[in-house]
Amino acid sequence: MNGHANGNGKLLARRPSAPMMPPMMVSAPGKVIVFGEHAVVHGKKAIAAAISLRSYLLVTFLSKTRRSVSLRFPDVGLSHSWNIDDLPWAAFAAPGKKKYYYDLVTSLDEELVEALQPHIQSISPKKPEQIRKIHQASASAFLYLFLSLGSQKSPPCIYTLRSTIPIGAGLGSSASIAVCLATALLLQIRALSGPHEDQPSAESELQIQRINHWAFVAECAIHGNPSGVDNTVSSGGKAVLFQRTDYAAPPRVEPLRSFPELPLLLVDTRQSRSTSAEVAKVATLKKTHPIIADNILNSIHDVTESAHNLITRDDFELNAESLQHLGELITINHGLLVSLGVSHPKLERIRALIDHTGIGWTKLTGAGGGGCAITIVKPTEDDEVPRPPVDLENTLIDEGFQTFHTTLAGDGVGVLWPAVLHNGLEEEGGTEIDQEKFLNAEGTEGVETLVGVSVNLGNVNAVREGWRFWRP
Ligand SMILES: Nc1ncnc2c1ncn2[C@@H]1O[C@H](COP(=O)(O)OP(=O)(O)O)[C@@H](O)[C@H]1O
Ligand SMILES: C[C@@](O)(CCOP(=O)(O)O)CC(=O)O
Repeated sequence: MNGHANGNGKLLARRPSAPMMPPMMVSAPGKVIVFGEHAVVHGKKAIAAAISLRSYLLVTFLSKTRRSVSLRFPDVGLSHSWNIDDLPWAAFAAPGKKKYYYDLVTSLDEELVEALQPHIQSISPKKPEQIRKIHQASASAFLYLFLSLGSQKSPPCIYTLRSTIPIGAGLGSSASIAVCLATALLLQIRALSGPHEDQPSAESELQIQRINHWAFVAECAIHGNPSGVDNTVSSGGKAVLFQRTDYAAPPRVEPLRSFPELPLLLVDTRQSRSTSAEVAKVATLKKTHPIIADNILNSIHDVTESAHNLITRDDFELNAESLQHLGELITINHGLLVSLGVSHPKLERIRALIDHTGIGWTKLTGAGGGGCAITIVKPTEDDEVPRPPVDLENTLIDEGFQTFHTTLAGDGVGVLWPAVLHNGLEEEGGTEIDQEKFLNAEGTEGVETLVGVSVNLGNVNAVREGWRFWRP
């Protein structure tokens, strides 16, 4: 019965409860290093750019009577709930500890990390150590932000995350989830304006900076000592030039808004590698052949500078000539990385297969020793979005590699609020993306089809109706 009796036995209508907020979705991209990996460790310049592989975070709101906050991260098999009232709010609100959304937090507070431990250590107790570590890293990033930005009155919610970015392949998967979490939590406390289409550039820039700062905090919870490049690219999109002359300090980062959006073939060797082992190889080479190693690192720096000079020229436009220039730099950069000893037979196999078809220019990206290769694909006359030949793709897959068709230098963080999309097949007014639909989308393609930020209109990609971005 919808009501309750008063003392006279008469039914009183139940006051309607406040309507629940509709679900919201945010999305942030992964990244690749286009030029300058390894050289950047030795104080040289590098360029990193966003890719169109992305993470998608759905926030669904629960009735206020449910005092829980939950993470559903099926990509890594994490599902965990906390009782909001059990979390260490007092520690995060203590004098000198309380942070506001506008505070510039640049590192984790060890006492607060400690206060979170009982709520982190209880996660996935029966899972193998390696998996538990992954779960705890993701959960730490979330809880640190949730307690820093929220309050005990934070609404009960479920945060469901799916990503199309391979994890641990040097493509910035952790930064993209950090950016999604920071954006969702900042939006929930109304600490961001927009995004909307006619938002002034400076205002958009400010929102991105705010997101980026908090995403860096979340990255610290996952990684300990991140460079800050991945979260900067993931929040702002496009590309950045970065340089670390003092390794103890964060790098100098310059946004490259004119970086062209290029079709990119990304091939994952599926060969695991250790960034620190590859970095150590270069350090050894520098000891044994100092002059030669320095010349190689300086040449990589020159490659990055050449790309930077080209892209930032007032009259820069993407045409056959400028693409050829960038492509040649990709080829040269790869050769220099081979000379440094950080390639791998699998990366060389991929490069040989792709070079043989002549479809574009290929280099390893990130630390090397495995991980991924990127190919800038040459446009063909009749095809505006070039695709590699089917034969090549089949060979790569048959040899155990994984291929991704992506775009370089696209948008950064995006918002879909309310989480309603027009997919062409649904009820009038669009489809509300609920948790069930999101969780049931099959594989990364299913996620892209259901909620992806872009749609393919014949030969060009366009932003799907509903998604909005801050574009400085
Ligand atoms: N799809 C995802 N779902 C949940 N957590 C994720 C996801 N992607 C990344 N992470 C978190 O980020 C960590 C991966 O970071 P890292 O090894 O640096 O890889 P990457 O180079 O891809 O950022 C994982 O251990 C996990 O905690
Ligand atoms: C090799 C290096 O230049 C890039 C490593 O990239 P990744 O770990 O593959 O994302 C190391 C670094 O910049 O810290």
